[in-house]
Amino acid sequence: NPPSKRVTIRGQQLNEGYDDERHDLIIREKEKWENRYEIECVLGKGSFGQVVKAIDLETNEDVAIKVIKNKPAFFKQAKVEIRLLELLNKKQAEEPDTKFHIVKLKRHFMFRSHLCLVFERLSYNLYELLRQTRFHGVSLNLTRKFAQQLCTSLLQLYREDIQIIHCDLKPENILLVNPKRSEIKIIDFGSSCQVGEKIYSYIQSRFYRSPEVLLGLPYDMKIDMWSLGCILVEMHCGEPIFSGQNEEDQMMKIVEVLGIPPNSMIERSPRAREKYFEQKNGHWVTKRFPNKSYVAPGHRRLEDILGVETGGPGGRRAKEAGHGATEYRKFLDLLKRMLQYDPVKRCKPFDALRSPFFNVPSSHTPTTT
Ligand SMILES: CCC(=O)Nc1cccc(C(=O)c2sc(Nc3ccc(N4CCN(C)CC4)cc3)nc2N)c1
Repeated sequence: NPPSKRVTIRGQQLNEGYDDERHDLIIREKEKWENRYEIECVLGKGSFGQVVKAIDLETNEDVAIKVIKNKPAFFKQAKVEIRLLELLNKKQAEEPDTKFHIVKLKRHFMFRSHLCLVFERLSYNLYELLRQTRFHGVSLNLTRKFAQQLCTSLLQLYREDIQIIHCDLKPENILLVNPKRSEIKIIDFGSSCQVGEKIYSYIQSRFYRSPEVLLGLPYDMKIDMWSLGCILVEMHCGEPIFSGQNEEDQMMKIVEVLGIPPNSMIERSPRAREKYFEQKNGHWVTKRFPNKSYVAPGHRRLEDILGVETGGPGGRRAKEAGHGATEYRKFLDLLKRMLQYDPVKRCKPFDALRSPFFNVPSSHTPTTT
């Protein structure tokens, strides 16, 4: 690195000057790594490190390289991600006709003390797609196509021989394969785990965090189905259905729509009484939150959020083909089964895929955003 790029902390160079003060590798465009990857630019940054755009000169493929921070904790978590992705890629290779809708990890290598994961390069993510709609949401037809692919992906993760919980499903972790098509793939298994080796209780991005995780109760793959329900409402309405500013606000926003959680969940949750609920005349009510105004539990109805009888979200889809009350009622029915408080009652991917929402004769579903 030229002196200008070198970072020294108290006179010490970080990783011989290759790293910046956040333990990220300093990326220099046009550099060639391992005499194989031509680096173009940084596509994104995250807590894990950064993702760079590159070309694999050996195979002439466009790749995205996830460059993990030069820190043990991130290295360790990335090893988990590699193990899970290699399991999924192996199953995909054995079953070419099964749709997994999961990003392909091509290989990994160490470079200047950074673990690097080489992925097939995908296009932009669903949050960026929402931004392109000025957060008005995409059509019900496109939402249906995303829903079907994501339920199919969860079906594979649920399998006895896979049993992976993603733990961080959100629009940013779902990427279009091609900017002009509706095919999507799930990325970022950096927070994932397999059933039985659950080590964290503080998981999932807040807006998509399941009630059982908010309540500190045992969790399983069903937490991804909750996140999927939240994602599908957001893809069609344009904004998150439950946008809590903190965990208490998150729970209260869920209560506005779904009412008070089942007694069995509250009574098994130590966190419930200290953070969210209290007893009043023998039943559970929400704690008072000063200078906060919430509608009464269950009084923010999902049918109104979707605009089932009122022309879709914000009335913006009135009279639009494929957006009648009949289609909306099928969407609403599926969402109500995904957004069940009790994980035991929440629908499984197998059942979700049999929802009437998915059997629309394909000739009637032109895709627009
Ligand atoms: C920007 C967020 C992001 O993509 N994070 C991320 C983190 C770790 C790995 C990956 C990942 O596996 C990717 S990222 C990718 N392609 C990609 C393509 C385009 C973009 N950009 C599109 C233009 N935007 C203004 C910035 C993001 C970002 C990523 N393909 C794969 N396979 C993505």
